[in-house]
Amino acid sequence: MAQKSKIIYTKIDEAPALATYSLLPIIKAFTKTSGIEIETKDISLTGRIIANFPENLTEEQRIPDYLAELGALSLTPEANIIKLPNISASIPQLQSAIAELQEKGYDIPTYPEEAKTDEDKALQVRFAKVLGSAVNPVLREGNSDRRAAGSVKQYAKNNPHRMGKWSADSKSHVSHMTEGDFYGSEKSVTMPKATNVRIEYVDNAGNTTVLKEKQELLANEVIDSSVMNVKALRAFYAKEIAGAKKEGLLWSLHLKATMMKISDPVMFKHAVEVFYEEAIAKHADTIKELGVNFNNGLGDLYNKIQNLPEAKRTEIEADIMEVYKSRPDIAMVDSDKGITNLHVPNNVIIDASMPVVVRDGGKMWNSAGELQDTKALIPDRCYATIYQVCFDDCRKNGAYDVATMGSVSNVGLMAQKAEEYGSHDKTFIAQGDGVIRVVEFDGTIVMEQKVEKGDIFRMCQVKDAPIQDWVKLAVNRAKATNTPAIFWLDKNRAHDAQLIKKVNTYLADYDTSGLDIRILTPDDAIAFSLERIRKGEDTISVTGNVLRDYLTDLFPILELGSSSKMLSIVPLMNGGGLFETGAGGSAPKHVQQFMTEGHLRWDSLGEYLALGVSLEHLANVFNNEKAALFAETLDLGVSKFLEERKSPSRKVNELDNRGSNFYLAMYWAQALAAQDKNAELKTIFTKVAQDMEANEEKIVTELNDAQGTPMNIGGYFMPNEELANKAMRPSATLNAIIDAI
Ligand SMILES: NC(=O)C1=CN([C@@H]2O[C@H](COP(=O)(O)OP(=O)(O)OC[C@H]3O[C@@H](n4cnc5c(N)ncnc54)[C@H](OP(=O)(O)O)[C@@H]3O)[C@@H](O)[C@H]2O)C=CC1
Ligand SMILES: O=C(O)CCC(=O)C(=O)O
Ligand SMILES: [Mg+2]
Repeated sequence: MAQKSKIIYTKIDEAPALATYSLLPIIKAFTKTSGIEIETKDISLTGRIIANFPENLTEEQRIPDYLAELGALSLTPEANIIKLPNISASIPQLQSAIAELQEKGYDIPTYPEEAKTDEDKALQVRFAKVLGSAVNPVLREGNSDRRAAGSVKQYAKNNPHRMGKWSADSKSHVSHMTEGDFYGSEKSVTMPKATNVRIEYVDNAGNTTVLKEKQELLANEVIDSSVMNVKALRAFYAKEIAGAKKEGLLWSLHLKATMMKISDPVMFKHAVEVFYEEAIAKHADTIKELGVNFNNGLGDLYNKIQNLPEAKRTEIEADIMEVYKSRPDIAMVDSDKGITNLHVPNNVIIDASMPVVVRDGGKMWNSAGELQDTKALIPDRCYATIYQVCFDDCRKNGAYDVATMGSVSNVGLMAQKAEEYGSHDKTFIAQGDGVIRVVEFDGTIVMEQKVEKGDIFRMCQVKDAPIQDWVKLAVNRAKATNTPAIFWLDKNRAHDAQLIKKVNTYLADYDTSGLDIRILTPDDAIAFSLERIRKGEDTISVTGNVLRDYLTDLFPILELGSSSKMLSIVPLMNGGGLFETGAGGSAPKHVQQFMTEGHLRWDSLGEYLALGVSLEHLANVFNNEKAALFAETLDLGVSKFLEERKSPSRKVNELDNRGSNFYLAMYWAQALAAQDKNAELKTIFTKVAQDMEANEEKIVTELNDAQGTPMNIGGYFMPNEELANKAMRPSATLNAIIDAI
């Protein structure tokens, strides 16, 4: 029974981890009054690294494999997990985290970039478990329901965030390949019965190498394979570099190297190699000797030349700078520091980067620190074109009006590592020319793809039960909201053609009379949704896993200013609940600001909302009245928080995350004090509310006075608990009230 009133709150990284030091003590203090236990599980990047190397560590240093534990929990009806965003680490981030742990006395081996020995290979396999998006696919044992809560949408309408102007003659556009990409090569089949397959490479002489020995497949599972031809990819990059130069546009590249941890770093590498071709060719021998890996971006070259004799290093640096003269302007991540789009693969991540281009009037930052029209490269055609439709709409009709625009929510096919986001262990770089094929255990060839050396092959899967659950969720959302639900599926794409058949079959199981449910191509679906948005009308997007990710940043960033304010629910297929806090990430820029000037602009609204639905879930599933009361009063607290505009400011010495959390606590306490359903809670929280009200000014002063100076929290990836607690709980007055509950 104890298990049933437990909520797991994940310990993660960067800005949300900092915010947790301030918010979690409040949540724990409030809920403990009703026997709801909040337990923390460390699934941060460092926590996961540590969990994978127990034999190297002392008893005190060890951390259990909480991710595996939570993965198992998510398969049970008792699961109630609040999941904050975590780092999906690129190799440079993994290396930095390891270095920090080593400095702190953790005997974690260094990541072997090149696997020269069997030992290196084994280490790479162990690190692969923490690389890239290693958390989300494990916990997401359900499909995704992301939307803006009514009160949050209304708040955004009443307090519109800044939107850049779109000019009718903006030259910004999206560029994609026209052949040789995943889209063009995709093949897809639905397996009639359970079986298992292997993936093998056959060279032109007929020699076979097994790439993956065994992949179990369930009956009715959809599998597909596709190839990115790297010759065509490089030709595309070269053409678009010339095109951007000619048109005076900022060249930018938008990939998802974090989540798509095998394929996209390779696509990133080719971009770096083509963009900096002359400098790289000139120093090819040195680059080889140093073992530079452009999968990690141009930054890897900068890192590895640090130990060269100064003359050589400056020569290489000068040759890189020389490249810019013949190149178009390149989008910058930090123009002051000279960090470009191509420095590291985890800075520009398509889901969050493209919406910001739309929000900023079709522009990105150039090296002079100014906004400039951009040529946005999204090589593969599967999802690139929707952004072009959006650009065209803005060019024609101007920027969206936050005060009046409708909303696009999402029902996403995500469960059980659906589609591309589960393809990492089935993605391979072709070792030569030939074919890569998927072969059944009895030798039947299921699919075959022609490859050239270096091409990226990938196989994806989506199981039937998640598809059925996804269709059900779409129908339920359409019914609950009486809003059109659009399946974004392209009958000309092999995979989507299989899904369309299934969607039509499963839709027939429901009474959909009176509902507007359609299947449209992604381009038509976005055009339809944007037209409605401009009329203030809402639409449900029902999409696969990648579009789930892209659209749940795109629309919230346009509608609410940030996807962190989304309600992000994962109804787990076995009955539990996974409650994600917003749809955004861990905001590394916020940590930089906190470290330099002691102001944390992270908005914890996503956490408040996730806690609300988590409590509601606890209440509904286990008939827990106190949890229901907490959910109800938290909702009132959040509404007041929004009305009173207590979100964090972006500027130092104004209310930041800590002050916002205080106000949320006060409004929540007031709502608990005002209710009459539970006398005991009324008494407890009347006092809390009174103490907070009486000390409001003092608390806010104590919190704001803590700002304005650099912060030392003893680490980036693994802050020192004591220092971080002190930094995030600087009001002795507030702490005394919370700790006394
Ligand atoms: N669910 C998950 O676990 C996810 C994890 N990630 C991970 O997060 C990291 C960063 O990813 P990135 O693509 O930069 O996206 P982020 O969402 O972290 O950041 C983009 C920008 O969004 C704004 N933002 C995000 N969250 C908040 C918030 N709570 N309050 C206020 N503003 C917010 C910030 O804008 P501004 O700077 O203008 O204030 C921020 O710089 C990566 O390591 C990525 O792998 C990414 C997505 C989801
Ligand atoms: O897991 C990741 O790397 C990112 C996930 C993400 O962006 C999302 O779910 O919106
Ligand atoms: Mg995302």
